[in-house]
Amino acid sequence: MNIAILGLGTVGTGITKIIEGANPTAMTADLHISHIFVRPDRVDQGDKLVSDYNVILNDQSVETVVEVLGGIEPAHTMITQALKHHKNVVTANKAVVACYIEEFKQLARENNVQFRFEASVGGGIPWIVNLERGLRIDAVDSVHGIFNGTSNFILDRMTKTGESFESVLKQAQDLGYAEADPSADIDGYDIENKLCISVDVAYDTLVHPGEYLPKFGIRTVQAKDIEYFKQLGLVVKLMGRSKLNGDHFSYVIEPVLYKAGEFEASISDNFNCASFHGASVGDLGFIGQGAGMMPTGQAVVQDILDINGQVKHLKRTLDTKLKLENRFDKGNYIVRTTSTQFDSLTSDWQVTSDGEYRTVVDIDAQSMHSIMKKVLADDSEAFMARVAGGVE
Ligand SMILES: NC(=O)C1=CN([C@@H]2O[C@H](COP(=O)(O)OP(=O)(O)OC[C@H]3O[C@@H](n4cnc5c(N)ncnc54)[C@H](OP(=O)(O)O)[C@@H]3O)[C@@H](O)[C@H]2O)C=CC1
Ligand SMILES: N[C@@H](CC=O)C(=O)O
Repeated sequence: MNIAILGLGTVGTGITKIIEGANPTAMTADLHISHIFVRPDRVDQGDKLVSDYNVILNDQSVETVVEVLGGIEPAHTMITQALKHHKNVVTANKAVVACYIEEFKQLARENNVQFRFEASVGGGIPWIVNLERGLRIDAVDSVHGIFNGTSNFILDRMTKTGESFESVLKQAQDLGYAEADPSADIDGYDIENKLCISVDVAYDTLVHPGEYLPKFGIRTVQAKDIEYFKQLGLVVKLMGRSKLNGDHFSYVIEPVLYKAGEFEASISDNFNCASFHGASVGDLGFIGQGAGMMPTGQAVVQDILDINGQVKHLKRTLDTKLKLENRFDKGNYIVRTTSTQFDSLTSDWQVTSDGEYRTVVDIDAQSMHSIMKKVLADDSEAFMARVAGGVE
């Protein structure tokens, strides 16, 4: 199979290393990278490098286009053009998949080709493929997990070594884990894209990323917070979770505190864990490196091999109408803030204090997130984390 790769950064390089590496398997030996799309100033760095996309589109021998440029444009246009030119598309780009999954799937159907996006959620974890496998038998009514390698790396290092947020973020960037704009990793936007894609597949619906979806990241976490949680025997993780209940679904991205030694608390480095619940399988979870050149490159190549082996995606119509409802998702939240508004904003709930930390008891996620939006306007350093195991 002839393949064109769009983008030769971290993931693009991982894909070429696997396909062109010294140890091909019987299956990867069948794959051939014929073109790599790069910026014009790089074309003279290798004989496969091109900067004119028409060369790829008009080459009938190119069967599959792999998009690993990142971002929305030109990725969106280039993917649609490839599909319209009857080429399969594989992408690791969750930002563009979360926004345009419906259009891409539709174009793939119309042009009798495949659109695959395994690496867009969970990096190296075979998540989409196993979620779809589960869905062959079970209705899935929840998805949750650690869906961002950079934030997990940051929190894990801060917990284990006491290093500063800035120093560990820099390390995550140097290791190729972070997005081009790392605020996507630390503010929850990257998880938002991944949870949207997971929910789309799991509930056969369409949830678009946007400000209406509650997310609270780890931008404001400080070493003293990690230390305080440690004293309580807790470990903080940035989580995404969604639950389906009839025609409603919950959807929340926020830091969550787990007891040290608990499953989620033990997920280290750049690892992710992604889980779903199905009626007959029960809880099923997957762990692996959620970011990085080789794990992610591997997930992309798995998609290419599935196309080459004519393994099809599960059919999804994405047309189930669901309403977002976070009022039933209740728990206790620990908050650090100097906001003078905090007491009045939380007056409807029981609040306990411990030094500079307050715990808001049995509050729903929707109310807590809207309170924190107001608190942040007053105190931009405020941090909150939910204590795992609340009332739902
Ligand atoms: N890194 C990871 O661990 C993971 C990444 N992903 C996703 O994979 C995608 C790629 O990520 P990653 O490889 O890390 O990103 P990089 O920034 O390392 O690589 C992207 C490459 O594409 C090039 N590029 C971007 N826009 C253009 C353009 N218009 N024309 C030509 N070249 C362009 C960039 O060039 P330049 O540097 O000049 O801008 C860069 O070489 C992203 O969508 C990311 O979210 C998914 C899972 C894990
Ligand atoms: N920046 C992302 C890369 C993989 O999706 C992450 O850290 O998880």
